[in-house]
Amino acid sequence: METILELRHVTKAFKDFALKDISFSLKKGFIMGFIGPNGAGKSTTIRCLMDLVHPDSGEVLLFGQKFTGDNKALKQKIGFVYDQDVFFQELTAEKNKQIIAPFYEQWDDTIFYRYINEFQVPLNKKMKTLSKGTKMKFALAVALSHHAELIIMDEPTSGLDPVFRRELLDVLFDVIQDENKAIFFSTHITTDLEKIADYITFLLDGKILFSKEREELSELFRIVKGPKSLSTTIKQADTIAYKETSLGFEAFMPADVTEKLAKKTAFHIERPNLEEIMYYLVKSKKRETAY
Ligand SMILES: Nc1ncnc2c1ncn2[C@@H]1O[C@H](COP(=O)(O)OP(=O)(O)OP(=O)(O)O)[C@@H](O)[C@H]1O
Repeated sequence: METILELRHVTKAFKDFALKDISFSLKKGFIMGFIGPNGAGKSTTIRCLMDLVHPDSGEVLLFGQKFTGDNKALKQKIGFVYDQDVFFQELTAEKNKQIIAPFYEQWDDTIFYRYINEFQVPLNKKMKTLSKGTKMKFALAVALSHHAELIIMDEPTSGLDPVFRRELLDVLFDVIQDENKAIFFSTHITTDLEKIADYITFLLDGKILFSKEREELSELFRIVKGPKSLSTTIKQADTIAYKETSLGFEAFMPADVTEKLAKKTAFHIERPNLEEIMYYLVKSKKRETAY
């Protein structure tokens, strides 16, 4: 399968923050979720992807091409949902659409109005009067209405109620049935990713800790629980994060280390979900370690 999006050793330094050696890629036909705590650098990475922020070094390739001075043709193929208001607030949603549509050679009104009806966006109202969630729905309808091959979204599900979030995931799932497309989006809602993401990329302090298949991730880590009497054994092992609770301890560990320990002692072992993986890696003393 063809690579549709790739970052190679991208760095970008601001006064108090830097993206450090960011490399990952996404192939056609797949959905990648981009996660990390507040301030990890997700929006900055997405801005590098869209040529809104220029990396200090490294390369961004979309559809195998680097950005040039004129990126119009490249951007035709991308449906982009921003994390902030980009529409004309004093104009109605319909008027906004009339202004945006001509920029896209493959704009498709039939698809647009289908999504607008499905998402129940009132087109006759001024943008500034729409709720945050409704604005997001409008932005999604726009991004999905010009036959984009790559959909890039910065926290598209923030501000959406759980019912619509689920509907959106269904829409994304339908979109990805076309194997020529790919979807990349950042989110804090890890359960959404557990439903639809093929790959998860995790950013912490401007560094990639992992970019892996979701299935593969569930094989990497374990949570080990036990009474205080067993804590010495665990502390001596290669834990990623460790905490004591009122009942005993909880340790977050590489799965292979856990397997060896379990042969000697009967610990309670669990597979962490994505939220737990994120929590323990952020809490870890080894925050720099990539997996
Ligand atoms: N233009 C800029 N100049 C200086 N610093 C910036 C600039 N843009 C972003 N930053 C800083 O980069 C850091 C990462 O911000 P970014 O918005 O990329 O994080 P994020 O992972 O998207 O966070 P969140 O989940 O809260 O949206 C922050 O500390 C932010 O203040």
